[in-house]
Amino acid sequence: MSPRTHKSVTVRVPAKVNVQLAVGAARADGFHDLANVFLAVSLYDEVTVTPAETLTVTCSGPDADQVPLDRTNLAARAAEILAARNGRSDAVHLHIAKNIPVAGGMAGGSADGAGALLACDALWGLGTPRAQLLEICAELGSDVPFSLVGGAALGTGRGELLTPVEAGTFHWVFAVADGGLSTPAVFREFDRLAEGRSIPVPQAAPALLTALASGDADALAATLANDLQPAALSLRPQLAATLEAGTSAGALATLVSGSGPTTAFLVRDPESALKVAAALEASGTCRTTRTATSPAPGATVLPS
Ligand SMILES: C[C@](O)(CO)[C@H](O)COP(=O)(O)OP(=O)(O)OC[C@H]1O[C@@H](n2ccc(N)nc2=O)[C@H](O)[C@@H]1O
Ligand SMILES: Nc1ncnc2c1ncn2[C@@H]1O[C@H](COP(=O)(O)OP(=O)(O)OP(=O)(O)O)[C@@H](O)[C@H]1O
Repeated sequence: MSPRTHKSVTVRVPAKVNVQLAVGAARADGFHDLANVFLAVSLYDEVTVTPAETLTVTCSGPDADQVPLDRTNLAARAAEILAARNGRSDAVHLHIAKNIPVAGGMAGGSADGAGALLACDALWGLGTPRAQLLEICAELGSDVPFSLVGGAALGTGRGELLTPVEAGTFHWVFAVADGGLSTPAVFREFDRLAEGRSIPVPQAAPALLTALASGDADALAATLANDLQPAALSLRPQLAATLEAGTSAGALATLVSGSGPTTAFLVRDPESALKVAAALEASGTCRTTRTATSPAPGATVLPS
């Protein structure tokens, strides 16, 4: 065996919460223009790539059985696109250590796509310029560029055009629901609920950006907004009880994370996070909880 077959690269990639998700009218291409204020949180998947005879995907973690292991997996697609762009026929084994809820509105699949891209780039020693990596990310999905960059950013267009924004430290609890929600279905429900109404051009709220930069949790709590929340609640009415349980437990603000069904609870400090998480678990309105802080770094190659 050549030494090359022993080489592997692991990349760690964060989940996201959208502190503002302003959604415009449906575009001709089926997407919606957004003003999407992304915040990376300290919940991570790890993607490990190893040279292999054929492209294979494995996954570990509590929700591993819900993750597709074929070529539709965003990590597999990322590896294939990067190889094709560089005229390479290398195959890899991709292992995903999954900690981000699946189909939960926290960009778990996107994280794995960005992670696999960066890992393959490092494994193959390509040194692909950042702008090209971001272009491939946008081809993989609207959330994937943010998974690569992490931190805090405003996403415009369909969410793929990123401008970094300032963010202080915030503490979060996430309530993981039973089962996922399909992102296209939530956008369709948004369209249905918006029928007959004029939809404003989506814009980032200056007060939210100021609150985010200040690290003032009360100010951020007053400005959190997700236009997809009514659609997610319409498809999954039980989420209202989860949000209510978080409010009763003392969360400063509650919101559906992206397209849901994960719900996000902004809390003052790590102690409140533990208290709110315990109350949510005791309420029986969610499957499990996670605590996290923001902002978190984007996709990062781990030392081997
Ligand atoms: C809800 C969010 O997670 C918020 O960050 C994203 O907007 C969704 O991003 P994503 O999962 O990467 O979505 P994509 O894979 O790009 O698109 C999946 C589907 O979601 C819908 N979609 C997505 C993004 C967008 N700006 N408008 C849309 O209408 C479209 O039906 C699209 O076919
Ligand atoms: N690596 C992956 N991990 C999880 N799901 C994946 C992956 N690759 C493809 N998928 C598919 O994508 C679907 C959405 O899963 P994902 O976890 O990305 O949802 P999400 O967090 O709601 O996404 P987003 O917040 O970006 O809208 C899954 O149901 C699954 O079929």
